[in-house]
Amino acid sequence: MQIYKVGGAVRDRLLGRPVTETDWVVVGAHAEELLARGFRPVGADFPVFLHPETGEEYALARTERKSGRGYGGFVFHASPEVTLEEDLIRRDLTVNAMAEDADGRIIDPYGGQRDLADRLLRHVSPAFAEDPLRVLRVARFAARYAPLGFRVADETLALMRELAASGELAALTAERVWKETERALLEPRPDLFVQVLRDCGALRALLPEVDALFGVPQTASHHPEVDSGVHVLMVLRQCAEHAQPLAVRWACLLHDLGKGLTDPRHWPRHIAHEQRGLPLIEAVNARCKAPRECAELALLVGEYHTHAHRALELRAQTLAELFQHFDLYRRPERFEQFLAACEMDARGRLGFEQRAYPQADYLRAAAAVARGVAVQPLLAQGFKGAELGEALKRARLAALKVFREERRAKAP
Ligand SMILES: Nc1ccn([C@@H]2O[C@H](COP(=O)(O)OP(=O)(O)OP(=O)(O)O)[C@@H](O)[C@H]2O)c(=O)n1
Ligand SMILES: [Mg+2]
Repeated sequence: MQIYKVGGAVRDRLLGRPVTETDWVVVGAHAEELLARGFRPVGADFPVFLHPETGEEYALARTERKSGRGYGGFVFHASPEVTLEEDLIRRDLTVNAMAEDADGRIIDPYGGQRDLADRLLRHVSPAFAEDPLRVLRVARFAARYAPLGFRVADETLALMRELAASGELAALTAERVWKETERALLEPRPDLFVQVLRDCGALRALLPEVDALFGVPQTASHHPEVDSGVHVLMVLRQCAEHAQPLAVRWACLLHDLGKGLTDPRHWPRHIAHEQRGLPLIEAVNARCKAPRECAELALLVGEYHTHAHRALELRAQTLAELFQHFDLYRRPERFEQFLAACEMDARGRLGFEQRAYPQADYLRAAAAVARGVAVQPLLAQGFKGAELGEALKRARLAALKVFREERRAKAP
């Protein structure tokens, strides 16, 4: 049997990027031979094995035919007769369809090195269509490699458009879609993930609520970029610039969904879009099976981002309620993530990227004041149970009133 390094490890080494995981392909072997050498199968009908020591993936060279819709609808044909070239041609992109032998020699039958040099994400063959998840993979690779100058080849985008139009994307499982989305959002250009999906019509199938934001105008004084969809892309870009974690990026992607529901007669204003968006955010969270941390933050940012922007005008009572609603006293880190998302929202506007966001520091200071109210004196006064809770609320409100008066006195 012959064993070759394949896929991302070859691509990233040629690009001079760090290689985090290595995939291997095994040519000229039966499954039994790998099992005899101690390899562990990853699944019953899947010709992929884990190395007994490294745990890396070794796949038998295979051709793949589609038998039905969706994942699990695959039939694999793996046999010792399948050649390396036959295996490589059914892979997604030319830059992913190169192999490297034990001597470091590159086997590149489909022009992967040329496309690396040309900075092109190009499909290898019509077999690309065997797995619709590849539409998301290409968008994710665009989000990752755009800073190196990569773009999606026109003919690949056309094929992606056909796949999206065929309705095949609907058959993808939520888990596979989430995995790609999560990774893509954490790449250096998460905005391009959304942009590429939109360019090929996949955004309408996967996230119609986000797709609906494009073409919806906002007030130019607050949003010089005008278009609500463009604004979301700019906010995602800010998230990457500021190295925000996944939950913040997810919340930013969904924060303005309500704007897609505004009656066009009311454009460019979007009164109460925060509330209108909540059922949509809820629906996207559920459909995508977003993890709880992401789902919760998206709802909070959706409902309260305008509160944050208006922080300096909020009454003490409103601040107290906001903190209560955020469960600030037990979850201070979630409030920090909320502030981060709101700051990205404020900066993700044309020409506002460098603008300060004093609202965040103001709310941080107010939160510190509310959190600083001590329970001890109230206990000493004999408060217990529900009464203690009420007394604590009153004490926090009083402290926030003082904070607010002091800030207003100092304001220019
Ligand atoms: N839907 C898929 C998934 C994977 N592959 C092939 O399997 C390889 C390994 O897959 P994976 O590890 O998922 O992707 P990588 O290209 O290694 O990229 P990453 O850096 O994201 O791991 C890919 O390079 C590609 O050749 C494919 O053709 N189609
Ligand atoms: Mg890989």
